[in-house]
Amino acid sequence: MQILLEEAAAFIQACYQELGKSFQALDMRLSEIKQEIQATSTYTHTIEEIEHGARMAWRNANRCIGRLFWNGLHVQDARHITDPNQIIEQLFQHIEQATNNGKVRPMITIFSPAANIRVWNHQLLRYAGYETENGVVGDPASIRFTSVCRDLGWEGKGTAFDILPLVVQAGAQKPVLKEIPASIIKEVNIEHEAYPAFKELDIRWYAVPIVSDMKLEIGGITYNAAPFNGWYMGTEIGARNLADEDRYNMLPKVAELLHLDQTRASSLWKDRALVELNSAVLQSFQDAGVTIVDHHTAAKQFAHFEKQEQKAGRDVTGMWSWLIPPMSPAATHIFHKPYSNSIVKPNYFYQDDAY
Ligand code: HEM
Ligand SMILES: N/C(=N/c1cccc(CO[C@@H]2CCNC2)c1)c1cccs1
Repeated sequence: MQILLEEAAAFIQACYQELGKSFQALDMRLSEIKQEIQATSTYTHTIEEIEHGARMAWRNANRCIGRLFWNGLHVQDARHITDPNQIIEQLFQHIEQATNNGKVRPMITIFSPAANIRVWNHQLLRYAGYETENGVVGDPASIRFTSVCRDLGWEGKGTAFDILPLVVQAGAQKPVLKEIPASIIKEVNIEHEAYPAFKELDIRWYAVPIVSDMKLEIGGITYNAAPFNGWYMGTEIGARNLADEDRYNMLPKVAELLHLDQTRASSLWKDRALVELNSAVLQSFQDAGVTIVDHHTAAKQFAHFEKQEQKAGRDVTGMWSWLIPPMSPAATHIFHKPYSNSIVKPNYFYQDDAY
């Protein structure tokens, strides 16, 4: 109780100061919250508080290079929805509205903190992973969740790019599983203007990353169902999801079609394959009219964010090892400076797996 009151007061003070509210408004709200906590052991955020709180949390996300746009986050208040089927409908709406025909809108949908709702998916859109006798088909990162979906009755087509169903659980009720309608799923075929052979790799990726397994903490209140999306930075797809050996492991196949010498590491065949794969990702998304940012532009935007925060009198916190991009990190300013990884709230945090 005391801790909740302290966390609430700290948040309200910062939030109301940033929103330019009067001292009276602050004072009134603080005593209102104090009474509510004393009466009910918790308190309810206003729309304004939850909207600015979610934006502050993005601004405080130490591992995020995309924070320049923190104050433009679209916030959907879904705290009134507690039925799992209606929650799934709300998640379909999130996918549709965030995708916005390719002009990706950074958005978060916040469900009730009291209804103990969990979205079991890591991201609303993600590919299935199947362990077969001749190796893994699809995304190895999804193997466990895919098998949980199959135990719940889901049957995937068995291809390397099967979009997984949504799984939502409210409290101790049975989880509800539902296939995402194809009409709201946007994907991009990865091709390369200079190498037509890229088409034969038959690779594609989904347009919008929507993280759905983290919790949002604002003023002592924990929202453990609060899916949020931005747009992709190209290296996430081209240098990690499609490149890692324990993901789609595409570098040898890309090197093959580029006729690179894979017998000597010193030929830098992996590096050449990485550059062309990442170039293909960027140009394919751009040609498809889907928002994406290259890691150099993203680093410049982050530099702008750092200056903007300094002007606002706030310290920038960050986690260097995550802020540097996985490709050509030393070609960005981030590599050449230190960041303090202190944790400021509101913020987004990992939580125990729901399954
Ligand atoms: C608008 C475009 C955005 C871009 C380009 C971007 C970029 C990134 C990248 C590249 C990462 C590292 C991910 C990884 O290596 O797996 C990241 C991490 C993160 N981002 Fe952003 N981001 C954006 C928007 C957002 C938004 C809207 C939120 C929340 C409201 C957010 C919150 C976070 C958080 C919490 C992490 C750390 C995730 C973890 O610890 O696993 N980002 N971001
Ligand atoms: N571009 C993005 N990238 C990510 C941001 C946060 C998390 C993730 C996925 O994180 C996984 C766990 C650690 N790496 C992969 C990806 C965004 C997703 C949602 C908002 S922006």
